[in-house]
Amino acid sequence: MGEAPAFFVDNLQNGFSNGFGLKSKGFETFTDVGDKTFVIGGANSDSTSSVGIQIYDKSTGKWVIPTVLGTKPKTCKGHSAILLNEDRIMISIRGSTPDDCIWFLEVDTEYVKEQKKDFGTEVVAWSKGVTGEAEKPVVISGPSGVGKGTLINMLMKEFPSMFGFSVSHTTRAPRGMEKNGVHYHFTERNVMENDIKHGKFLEFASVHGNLYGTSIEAVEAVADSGKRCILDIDVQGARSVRASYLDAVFIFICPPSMRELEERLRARGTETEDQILKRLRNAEAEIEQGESSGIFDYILYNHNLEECYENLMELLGLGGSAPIKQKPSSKVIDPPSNHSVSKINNKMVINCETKEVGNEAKNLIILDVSSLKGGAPGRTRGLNIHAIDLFSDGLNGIRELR
Ligand SMILES: Nc1nc2c(ncn2[C@@H]2O[C@H](COP(=O)(O)OP(=O)(O)O)[C@@H](O)[C@H]2O)c(=O)[nH]1
Ligand SMILES: Nc1ncnc2c1ncn2[C@@H]1O[C@H](COP(=O)(O)OP(=O)(O)O)[C@@H](O)[C@H]1O
Repeated sequence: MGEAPAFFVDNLQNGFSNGFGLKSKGFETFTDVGDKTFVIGGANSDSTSSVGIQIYDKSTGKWVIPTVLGTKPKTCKGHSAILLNEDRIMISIRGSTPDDCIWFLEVDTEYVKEQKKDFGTEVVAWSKGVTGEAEKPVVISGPSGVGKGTLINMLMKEFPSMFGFSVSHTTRAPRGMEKNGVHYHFTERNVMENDIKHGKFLEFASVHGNLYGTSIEAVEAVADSGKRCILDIDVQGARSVRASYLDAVFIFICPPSMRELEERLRARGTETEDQILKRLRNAEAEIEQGESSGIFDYILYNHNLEECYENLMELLGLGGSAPIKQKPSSKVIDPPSNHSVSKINNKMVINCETKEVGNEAKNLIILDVSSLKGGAPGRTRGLNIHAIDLFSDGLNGIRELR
């Protein structure tokens, strides 16, 4: 297969074909949105970091380096870019892995507009495109020792293909059996604070003297695996998630009494006396807020564990015979190095040509973007993808990818 051309140019307008003063390292695309030209790739990226972004403001004649938010695609061997709905640029990455090839750079969405106000700079935000939709995440809160972890473990054990746990970050030290990356991402405070500053967290809170937080990536990764995400977070965190973009179900677990709560905490034997007392002091305020704040959709009393678990399953639609969940296909597209993108109404057509001796095949990938959901700071979901194989003798067949 021949070498891909150095870069593709979309919407290139007068005066930009040369003399735009950009030091090129190749692989740039140029996309006009109003008075601005978004230059993606090349000059602003070094070979190890992510794809760079620069903006040329035609009204001032100046270049601007924007604040870039969201999880970015890795450096790639080239990409194609096309403007979508005047507020985001769809990027297809050449020679990428199947689940990593469609990305959106949001340049004027509501989220970006809000962030521009906060940062006082130009802002763009990356969002990875994925097929299918995610089920509503489940937020579980309750005082320390009430049984949240126990209930979540039971659920995950019984329905391993249905639920996935959002692995939080924390600055607290691991307990004996806890594994980094499984129970928590155990993190240094300064690292976590820096990531919070850069918008990587859905929520965070100081709980019992330590910093805890849910990264956007933690929740999205569970949804990507086709599972329903479960978050075990405190009441402050639940309040933040309520106020965020994430549409979730909120459940508060209540102990039968403070005395019983204390007994459970002591019997668990994972905290020092000081830590137990601190948790018990915090528990009173948490229970008060859990019962009255309006954050929670449901309150479950964990008196008898089996009964509480039954009730939890009922709430999650798993009462009686649980539905068999089919894992959605994670198949996405895999455009080859030399592809081009064009737009027809709500459909993006990715044209992938393969030229082999005696066989010239044309493969069109159609991306229906009419039902997109979500977006930065999380994933852009709801991509609908079809592939059409056209051979030299005409239409050969249509493959449904999902
Ligand atoms: N806001 C927030 N709270 C969290 C997060 N992860 C855990 N927590 C809460 O932090 C508190 C302490 O958790 P942990 O140290 O595991 O102790 P435990 O609740 O006694 O098992 C609990 O109320 C958790 O729900 C998070 O990502 N965000
Ligand atoms: N309904 C219950 N009755 C008695 N003990 C319970 C019950 N639910 C949980 N426990 C126990 O209480 C302790 C605290 O539960 P855990 O799940 O660690 O709480 P949390 O995650 O809310 O801090 C554990 O030892 C657990 O086995």
